[in-house]
Amino acid sequence: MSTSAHGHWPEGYARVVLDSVDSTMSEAARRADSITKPTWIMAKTQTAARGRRGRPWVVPSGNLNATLVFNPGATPAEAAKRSFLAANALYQALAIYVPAEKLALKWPNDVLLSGGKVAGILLESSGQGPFVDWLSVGIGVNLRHVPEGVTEASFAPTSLMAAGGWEVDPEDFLTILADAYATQEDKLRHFGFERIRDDWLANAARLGDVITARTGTKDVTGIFDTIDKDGNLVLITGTGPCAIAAADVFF
Ligand SMILES: O=C(O)CCCC[C@@H]1SC[C@@H]2NC(=O)N[C@@H]21
Repeated sequence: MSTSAHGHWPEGYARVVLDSVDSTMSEAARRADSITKPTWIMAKTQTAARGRRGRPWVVPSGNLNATLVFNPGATPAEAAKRSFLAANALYQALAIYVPAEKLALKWPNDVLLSGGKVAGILLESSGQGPFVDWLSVGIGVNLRHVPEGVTEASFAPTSLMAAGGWEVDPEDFLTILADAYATQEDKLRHFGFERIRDDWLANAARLGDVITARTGTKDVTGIFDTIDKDGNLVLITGTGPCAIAAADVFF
């Protein structure tokens, strides 16, 4: 166990810190079959980082790049719920450095700070059978720098520093995040997804407001009512409730 200014490294989790790698997601995939415990892989820089929907992820130095790889013993649908655990953990970790009122969780898996995107989460998994063989939870946090050249125009990126937070060492932040994430896994095990969902909803951006979800094929606009037991976004539209499994959300 190691300590940092805040938090301690969680028991049962391993940590690997690399200077540079193509992507911590790729490194996780390469190591997945040989790990003996859930492992956080952090890299100071990435040369080919990826975001959701095949977008590139821009990585200025001083930001956090990390992937947790483990076998969740879960179906793909259960494994996918880990994005909400990661978002809750990120919220708690960031709230140490900025007032919590400035933070909000945007479905499905972004963290907003003063309305800008401060962190993103990317899930990848592998497996042919009913259960995934491994799951990777990739997390990028703009600690020090706002990435340039980001084209996802609806939520301009921001950083902890730009929004008035403290300067944070990425390794210290990872310790806090890993500890918060381990607590989320404990909550899932003891209380089920219902409790994770409640925590996520308590900090959700624009709950009760009219929002638009852009799926691959259409835009759905409605009142953001809740997320359901599977993590789907539920919008109340003119024709009734509509559950959406995958989309980009616009306010
Ligand atoms: O599109 C998003 O919002 C998700 C971004 C996820 C970026 C992180 S950085 C660490 C890990 N390695 C990658 O290549 N991507 C994820």
